[in-house]
Amino acid sequence: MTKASPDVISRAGELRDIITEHNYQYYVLDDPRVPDAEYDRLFRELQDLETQYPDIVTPDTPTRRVGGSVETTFEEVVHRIPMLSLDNAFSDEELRDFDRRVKDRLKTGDDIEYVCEPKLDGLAVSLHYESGVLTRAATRGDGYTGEDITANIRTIPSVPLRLRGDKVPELVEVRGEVYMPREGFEALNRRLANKGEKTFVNPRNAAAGSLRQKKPTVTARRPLELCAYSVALEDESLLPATHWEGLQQVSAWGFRINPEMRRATGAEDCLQAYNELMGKRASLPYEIDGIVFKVNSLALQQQLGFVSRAPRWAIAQKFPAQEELTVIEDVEFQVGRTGAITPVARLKPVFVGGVTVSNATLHNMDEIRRLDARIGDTVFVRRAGDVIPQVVKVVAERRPANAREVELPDACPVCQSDIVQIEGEVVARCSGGLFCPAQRKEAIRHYASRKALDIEGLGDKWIDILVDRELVNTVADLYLLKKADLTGLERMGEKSAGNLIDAIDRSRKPVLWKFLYALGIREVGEATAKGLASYFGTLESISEADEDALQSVPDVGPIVAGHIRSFFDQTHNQETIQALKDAGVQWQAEEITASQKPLKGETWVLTGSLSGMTRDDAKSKLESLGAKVAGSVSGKTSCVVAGEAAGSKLTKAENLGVPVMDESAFVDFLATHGLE
Ligand SMILES: NC(=O)c1ccc[n+]([C@@H]2O[C@H](COP(=O)([O-])OP(=O)(O)OC[C@H]3O[C@@H](n4cnc5c(N)ncnc54)[C@H](O)[C@@H]3O)[C@@H](O)[C@H]2O)c1
Ligand SMILES: [Zn+2]
Repeated sequence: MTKASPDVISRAGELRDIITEHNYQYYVLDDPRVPDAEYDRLFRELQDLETQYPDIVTPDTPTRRVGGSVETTFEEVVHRIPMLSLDNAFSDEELRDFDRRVKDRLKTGDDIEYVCEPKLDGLAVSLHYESGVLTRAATRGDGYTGEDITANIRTIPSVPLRLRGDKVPELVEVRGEVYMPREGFEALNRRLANKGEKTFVNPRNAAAGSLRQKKPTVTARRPLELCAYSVALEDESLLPATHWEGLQQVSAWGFRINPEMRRATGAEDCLQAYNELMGKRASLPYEIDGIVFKVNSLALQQQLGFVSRAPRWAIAQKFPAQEELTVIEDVEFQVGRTGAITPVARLKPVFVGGVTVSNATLHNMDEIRRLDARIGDTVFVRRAGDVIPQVVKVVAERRPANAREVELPDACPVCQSDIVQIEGEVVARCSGGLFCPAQRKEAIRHYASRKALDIEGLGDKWIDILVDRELVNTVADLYLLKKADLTGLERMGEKSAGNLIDAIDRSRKPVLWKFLYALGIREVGEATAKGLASYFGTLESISEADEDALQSVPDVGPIVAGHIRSFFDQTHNQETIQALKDAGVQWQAEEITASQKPLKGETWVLTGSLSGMTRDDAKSKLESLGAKVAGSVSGKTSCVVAGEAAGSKLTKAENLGVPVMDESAFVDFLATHGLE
């Protein structure tokens, strides 16, 4: 046996200290300082040293103990049968080695039957039933002594408080994993983040933190579930012959068992089960970090026995880690199609969740402050399933002296317009909505939409083609398109090109509110646009109004006023509006100022169908003249416009002596007010 050098002895001592500290952070505080993958590497390094130099093993080495410990918050519970950990295999070869060791020990050449179970990423609990009634629940703790968490366990709906069936043995112990499904975990973290509280790094820590609460009422509000994975009976003669049958028994008593469990014979079959489960990993509603293989025969399990930390009859083969450590090398800002500015961390490339990751979203500035993430920081990156990679935690102890704070830039990285963050809003935005290339397609789509300028035929497909070919950069360019520009594009025929040009042409004379709405100013919907148009009368006065003046309009509060102001403050947006004017776009209510509204104070009613315009058109024209448009006729009605097939409203108007206009009279009336 080679003797350990002083270097080896000191490295082993250092590893023991580091691992012991990580155990404390992880098991007691539920707040790990390093991702599992890093922990596993340290653990493996120590294990390898101890295998190579058995004389350096100390009685308290963490490789020979179950990691957890017991907190004074809870009563202690001594486990009748120790709750051990599991050995790990990190490769196919290590799994084959395990299978070989099992066969050697059992002195058999026959293939062994295993039960393959997903390794749910939560925490182990032991549940005791006396005469079928749940009497005590405990955590694993250090494997020999756990914590009494009975009150908390009772709040989990999938834990049976009473076992089903009438032939339940007197004393039953069921073990299983308490875990938090993905969806519940994400919702919990969103809730905590909204309150500015610390979030959980992953579902495992969320489950552990939720279960080990002083107040069961807190646990009750956390979305926890239990899956059972083993059973022990005081009277062992009542046990079935195999672990698999034990699971069926547990299921019959009313426990949830994992539907992905299956049996496999021999190492190669196990490896196939590993690959199959791996393929399903991302689509499962909960997280698993590997697969557990257990010798199925309980007699063989007994023969194999235990070592200090884990049974010899089981092993966990790990899946690729979903969390790793890396460094934020820089933070850049991206502009979304609605102008939202998203900070993105440029990372030192790291292999995580099965791929190399070099970018991770930081969502927004609030999130950066909540994480206290700086450029140069070492961080946990998490990539679970198909979800985009995220920075979930900063390792504060590893912050270098020259770490830099992240600052929101003043100007949009794409179009240089001002970036604004309205007070009370989380998201910062580029204010060059009409101009910004990042927002181009969205701006055109909105402008042409049915409720805005209603340009028939200008759908997403066309917008993509026109923008990608740089035929249209801003909405103003639409009006410069010629039929010849379009024919020949993507099988566009003469006729449809002509139709599109005509539709664009027809949109040249919108009413003011529709035009205002079409500009796509944030939070300015139809109703707000109508309110602004009728209050101010002209686009000039709206674009010049200060935030106070804007807030005189019903439904316009400080946030909306802020968005309107920052929109019109952008020269780029003003230039685009000017370009629209130059291209011949004329918004109709421009000449009608508030004092000139001829129908102010009047209530009109529309009935029957008009042949030359839609009901909505007629309504907005009347509104632009100051009238209110009502749905029913009364003595106070000023005038009824009766189209084809007008019914009871017309009769009622006639009975009440309310003035009535037919369509042609109405069209003439509008024309006298400059409305076509
Ligand atoms: N990041 C850190 O600082 C840190 C610290 C300590 C431990 N850890 C992580 O914990 C692991 C070691 O932890 P461990 O000893 O708690 O256990 P383990 O996770 O390696 O394996 C044992 C546990 O697996 C769970 N399990 C899930 N499904 C199971 C099934 N079907 N059958 C049996 N058990 C099942 C049980 O909770 C059981 O206690 C390390 O690999 C590491 O990844 C991380
Ligand atoms: Zn921009």
